[in-house]
Amino acid sequence: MSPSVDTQPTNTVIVKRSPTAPVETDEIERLVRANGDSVVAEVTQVGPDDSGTYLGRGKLDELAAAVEDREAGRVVVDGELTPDQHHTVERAMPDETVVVDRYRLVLEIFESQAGTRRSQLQVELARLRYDLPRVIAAADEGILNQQTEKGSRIYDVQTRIDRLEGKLDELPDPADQFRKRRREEGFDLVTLAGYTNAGKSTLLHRLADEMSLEETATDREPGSEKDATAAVEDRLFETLETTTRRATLEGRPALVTDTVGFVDDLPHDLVESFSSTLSEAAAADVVVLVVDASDTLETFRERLSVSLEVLEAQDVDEERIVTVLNKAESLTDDERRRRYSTATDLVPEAAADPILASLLEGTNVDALRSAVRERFPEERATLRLPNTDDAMSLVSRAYDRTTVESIDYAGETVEIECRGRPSVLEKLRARAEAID
Ligand SMILES: Nc1nc2c(ncn2[C@@H]2O[C@H](COP(=O)(O)OP(=O)(O)OP(=O)(O)O)[C@@H](O)[C@H]2O)c(=O)[nH]1
Ligand SMILES: [Mg+2]
Repeated sequence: MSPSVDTQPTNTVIVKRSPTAPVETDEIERLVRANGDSVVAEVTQVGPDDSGTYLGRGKLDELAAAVEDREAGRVVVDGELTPDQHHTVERAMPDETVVVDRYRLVLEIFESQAGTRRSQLQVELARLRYDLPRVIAAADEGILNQQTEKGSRIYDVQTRIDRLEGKLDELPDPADQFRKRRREEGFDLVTLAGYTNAGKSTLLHRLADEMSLEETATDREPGSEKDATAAVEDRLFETLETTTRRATLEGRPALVTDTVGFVDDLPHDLVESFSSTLSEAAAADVVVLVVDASDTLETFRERLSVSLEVLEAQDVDEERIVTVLNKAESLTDDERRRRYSTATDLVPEAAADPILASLLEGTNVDALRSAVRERFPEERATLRLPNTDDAMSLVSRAYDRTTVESIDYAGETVEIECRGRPSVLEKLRARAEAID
């Protein structure tokens, strides 16, 4: 499972069919590049399905000619091919041409970027689950019964799936332990969610405290070649493992977790396999949903709705959602107004008002910080302590973990008014009582 950075990019021809014009190929191109390959030609088609050959005979010939002409090794179809269609398209291409569909491509990207044992097992599991129905569909019906017996391909795949599920159950989820510990220490947890390329990692860098890089056990090794290229290129899935950084939001110590981006038509099993990234959202105090506002209005609307549905499916409370409409600097005033009103219609009433921002330029990041900060669970407390050296460590703890509104040294006692996480205040109160 070595990353594709070691190998030469493969010349790839993109195929896309769409019922209506125009046929958009930007995203599939980015996916191909994210997989380390280069796009040398595009073959597009506007029109209804041709179920047998996917593209229709004439178009298949055109595709074969493009592959030949550009010396391409791969064909990537932006859609899902049935096993039969896959076979037909591949047979129509020059020898040795590999044909993959969108699902398979996404699986490959995940596979090449999975950095930890856990995520490697997760991707392998997703791939086997994806392959199993195809192996079954491709098997001759007459021998299907035998195929499910020991020693057959179907039996092997199924056995491997069972074994991987068992292994994954046994592996502890490092993110789980991390969360639990941080909560106990009094941090507010923020999760960044949204489509890939929306700007989540850019936001993470904006919010993170400098010099306080706290990373989860699942972080990618720093300084790897992948890291270097990811920084300069407009790549998808730059973030495959979740990454957590410390941030201070108007005085509150928080941990911000970046997550794997959503992609349209992600194989369902893959989403499930990576549900740890979504469960980050469910466990967070606030979820910041980052949406690329520079997409066409239609794509923007569609992606915002899908994202909100995903969060809802994860039982994220509406009040905990803050939506950022990113890349606003690249829009005209009119386009901005439209994105904003579309978003206002879509986001739940209880959620924060959408925030137009440019995370790249840093515009409106303060408004975003406030919106997040407002949603942290909070109570007020008054702590009274004896004015002794012993009590001073508690005072500094209050400064660390809460927003201190006032502190009054009145002779024998110190009185602190503060706001903070209910659990933090509870602990401080208990300690204050213990000093008395
Ligand atoms: N024009 C513009 N580009 C931006 C802005 N914010 C981020 N970008 C660019 O959008 C691209 C994707 O940003 P990332 O922060 O890597 O996106 P992501 O959501 O983390 O993507 P994945 O990790 O792939 O899920 C990068 O090229 C950023 O420089 C912005 O405000 N304006
Ligand atoms: Mg990212």
